[in-house]
Amino acid sequence: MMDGHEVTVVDNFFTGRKRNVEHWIGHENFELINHDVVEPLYIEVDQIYHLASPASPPNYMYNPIKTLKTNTIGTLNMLGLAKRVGARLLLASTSEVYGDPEVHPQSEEYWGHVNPIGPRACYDEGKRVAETMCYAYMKQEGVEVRVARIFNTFGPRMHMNDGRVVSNFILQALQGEPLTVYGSGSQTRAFQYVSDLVNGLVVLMNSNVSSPVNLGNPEEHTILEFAQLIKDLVGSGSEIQFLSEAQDDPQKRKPDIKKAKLMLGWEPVVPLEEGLNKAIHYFRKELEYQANNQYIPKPKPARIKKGRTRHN
Ligand SMILES: O=c1ccn([C@@H]2O[C@H](COP(=O)(O)OP(=O)(O)O[C@H]3OC[C@@H](O)[C@H](O)[C@H]3O)[C@@H](O)[C@H]2O)c(=O)[nH]1
Repeated sequence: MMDGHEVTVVDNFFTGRKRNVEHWIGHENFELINHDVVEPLYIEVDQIYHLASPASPPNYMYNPIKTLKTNTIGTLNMLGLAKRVGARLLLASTSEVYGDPEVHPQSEEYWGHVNPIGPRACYDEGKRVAETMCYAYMKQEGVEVRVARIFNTFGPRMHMNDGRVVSNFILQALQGEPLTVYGSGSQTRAFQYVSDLVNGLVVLMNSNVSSPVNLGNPEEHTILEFAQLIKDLVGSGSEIQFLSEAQDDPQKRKPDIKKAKLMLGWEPVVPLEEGLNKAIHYFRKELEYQANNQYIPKPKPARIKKGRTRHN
């Protein structure tokens, strides 16, 4: 919008919130439509960032059929829109297409190791078929597509109930609650800050790279190291609590970003601790906001009956 583009945001608000974009409402280049991509959409656009789908495991597992519909029917609708208006479509795919990987780090050539009937399948397989649909539309109909395989990402404006590890650990640390580690905590992840991802998406959209590209920060940590790091940054005395392991939880994950560096000139620039400090600041404010907005009925002081109070 600051570059002069007109932006239409389409959201069904299943995991999104109006509050995340309310500062743009009223801007002449901004429009917000309450719509679900599972239904067809008829608008005129040049570029489509197809970001729809819950991304947090508890959210996408909450209603697996809806997650599948969003990633299949929703993707078909967006590709149909792209075809009709001659727009370019960028699909937000995921590192989860690599499943519980047997190759480390994961490069775009790896085909993945996904359980097609496990609890994560609605998302993993949904995104895999969404990629397949993009390339079918490209080959058969000449639609221009871009596919970003997004690795773990965090930052301000995540929902407090998101359920992914970064928001969980920060909120637990801030409130002195135990940090809940699923399994032994020896599984690894690599976390990128949201502004790096957004830059990567825009660069990819405007590039000539139509094959999938990993976007992520390759700095890898175990989940236990990560819990300790967040505790230290918050200055929290919370304990670490070990809970049972999540089914089919990928044991290792780290992006190989050679392709993004070479073909897009992109790499993450926000160091992990700097990004985490920004997220901690945001969640601290969210907790204050929530505390100030709680509706706690205040009982009115009981009136003391002193006979007639009405004065004539
Ligand atoms: O409270 C928690 C939450 C999560 N975890 C663990 O932390 C790791 C990361 O879990 P998250 O839920 O944040 O995210 P995952 O890596 O499992 O999935 C993510 O992958 C990449 C994206 O496509 C998606 O955002 C999401 O599906 C997992 O090993 C998980 O078991 C905890 O130990 N405690």
